[in-house]
Amino acid sequence: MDNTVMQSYDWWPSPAKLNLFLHILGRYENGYHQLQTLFQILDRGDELAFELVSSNDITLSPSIPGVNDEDNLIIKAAKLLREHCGINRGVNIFLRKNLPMGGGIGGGSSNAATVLVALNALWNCKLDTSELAALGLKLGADVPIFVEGHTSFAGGVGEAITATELNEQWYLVVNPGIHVGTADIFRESSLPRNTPAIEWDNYTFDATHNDCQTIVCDRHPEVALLLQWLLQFAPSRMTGTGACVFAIFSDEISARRVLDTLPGKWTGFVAKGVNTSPLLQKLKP
Ligand SMILES: C[C@@](CO)(OP(=O)(O)O)[C@H](O)COP(=O)(O)OP(=O)(O)OC[C@H]1O[C@@H](n2ccc(N)nc2=O)[C@H](O)[C@@H]1O
Ligand SMILES: Nc1ncnc2c1ncn2[C@@H]1O[C@H](COP(=O)(O)OP(=O)(O)O)[C@@H](O)[C@H]1O
Repeated sequence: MDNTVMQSYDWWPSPAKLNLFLHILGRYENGYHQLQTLFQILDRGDELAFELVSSNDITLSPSIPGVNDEDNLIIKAAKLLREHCGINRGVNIFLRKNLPMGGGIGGGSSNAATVLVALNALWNCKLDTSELAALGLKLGADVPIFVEGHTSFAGGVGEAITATELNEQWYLVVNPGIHVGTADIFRESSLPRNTPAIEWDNYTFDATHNDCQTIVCDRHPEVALLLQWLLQFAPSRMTGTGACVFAIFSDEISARRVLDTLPGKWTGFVAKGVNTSPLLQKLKP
């Protein structure tokens, strides 16, 4: 794709998230896990653009290497919305993929949410946020939070959302270069599944943890090394089911200073934690 053509598109943000903590309370009969987590939305992410076409085709360019288009959450979300709303049109979708995949920062889920929110507007579907979130849940447990677009506590499988306001903090997010499959971690028999429920009002970072972290560190010593390295500088924790690890700073300069000394084998980025998603900001007139 010609760069000048790409630049002329109206790009929609698809932000990343962090799980500031992740507690596993139990397991439902369908095998899904009952969670408590705090989704922190970040100001950094992927971007998507949409070109409406009169044919019925839904295309994505560029495709994501290693992900078949029919399995791509972007295409799946567009098809789901089109079917749900009885739309007889197609769309060419363009992607700027900036986020590492399978790192626990929600890139795929966020992409799906951005497609639902953007095409709801562009196809004039007129679904409200809760209808869109319910559609999103069919694509993944993390999609509703990105549709709702607020930093939130979540219970259930991740869909029972309570928006919250956190103090603005800066995060250094580091990718150890390892892909951790969410389903693989949840299949582990030694995964702790009995953390007691907490009241959202009682949340502090220090009093919480990530129940997946020990297993991922045991399986992937590189994640343990990364965590140990970051802990020299700031409170740090793995996000989601891994493998990215984040460190928390009160200001951007301190976060960037540590990023500058990051060993070359790892890649990272600095992002601001935001209470309202950049996707929601775009929808505002
Ligand atoms: C646990 C989290 C925390 O953010 O992990 P990350 O994927 O971000 O690392 C997410 O909620 C994941 O959400 P998402 O990645 O959308 O998961 P899904 O596609 O719905 O599920 C992938 C697989 O994970 C397992 N799964 C997922 C969510 C959940 N509450 N219990 C589960 O047991 C199921 O085996 C499911 O087949
Ligand atoms: N648009 C997409 N972006 C990223 N991953 C996708 C997408 N569509 C499908 N996937 C699949 O979902 C998996 C998890 O991706 P991602 O959402 O980035 O990670 P996580 O759930 O760990 O935060 C990927 O490894 C990939 O196989």
